Amino acid sequence: MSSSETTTAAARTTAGQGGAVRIEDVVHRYGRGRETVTAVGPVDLTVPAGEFVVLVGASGCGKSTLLRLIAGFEQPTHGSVRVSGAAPHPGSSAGVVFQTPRLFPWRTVRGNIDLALRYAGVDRVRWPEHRERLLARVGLEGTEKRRTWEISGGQQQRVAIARALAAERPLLLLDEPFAALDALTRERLQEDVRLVAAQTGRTTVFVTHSAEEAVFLGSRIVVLTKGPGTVALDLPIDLPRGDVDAEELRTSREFAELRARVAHAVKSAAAD
Ligand SMILES: Nc1ncnc2c1ncn2[C@@H]1O[C@H](COP(=O)(O)OP(=O)(O)OP(=O)(O)O)[C@@H](O)[C@H]1O
Repeated sequence: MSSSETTTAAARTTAGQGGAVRIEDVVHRYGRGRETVTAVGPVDLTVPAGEFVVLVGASGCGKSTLLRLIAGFEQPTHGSVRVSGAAPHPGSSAGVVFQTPRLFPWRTVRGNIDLALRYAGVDRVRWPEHRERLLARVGLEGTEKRRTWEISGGQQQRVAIARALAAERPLLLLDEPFAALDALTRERLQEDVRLVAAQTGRTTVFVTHSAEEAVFLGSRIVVLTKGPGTVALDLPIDLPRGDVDAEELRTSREFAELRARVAHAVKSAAAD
């Protein structure tokens, strides 16, 4: 079987297990009375299982709020959010990766991954096999015994991604996970996340400011208006997925056209 066939088969298998997101008429407000801030809405958005959606928009337009609603960290003020057909439950409906890795600094790489496996309810005898697979998946072989301060920022973020994958939830949520990294590390991690999502078939929602990152990663891009965020543009991205030559993709004319289109939409949505 070719790698793209394997990818598609894996995608189908996991897609069948759920991870679909349904957001119906959602509005979210913070605070009360005169202090109220309407952060999001109204938003309607359906993300079918296996899709990679990137939410893009200017600072403060409500991207993180929307992600927090999907994760179940916040309850919508109005409307409903469903993950795999049920109300999302914080910590168990999705694997989540934040802008900063949020690792346990006194633990080793191995300790951080093992903790995630324990929370995921994986039988202890199977931890080594799971750990090895996860570390290989994010390119961290051989770092098991290192403390988190002994590895780079990019490697720390890889540990955070491995931890989010450990739970084997069909939904993966990432909130600007590469914003603090240098350009080269960022590109490498984008390539890894793109491949991991394709290979595992996980439904993915990724938040970013960057049109370039959005076009590279997404099978669909949703641009939000300035706050309160509503959907300004919902654009399918038909670039090849799976095991592709990233450099070729990034330098293609199609890629450049899509990046320009998304950048323009983000700018107009922020100005309206
Ligand atoms: N806990 C909170 N309490 C009050 N207001 C909040 C809270 N969290 C976010 N907000 C407000 O809600 C709006 C949307 O914030 P949110 O963080 O979702 O936007 P964002 O698009 O992710 O921004 P950024 O790209 O800068 O991270 C902003 O006006 C923000 O100030």
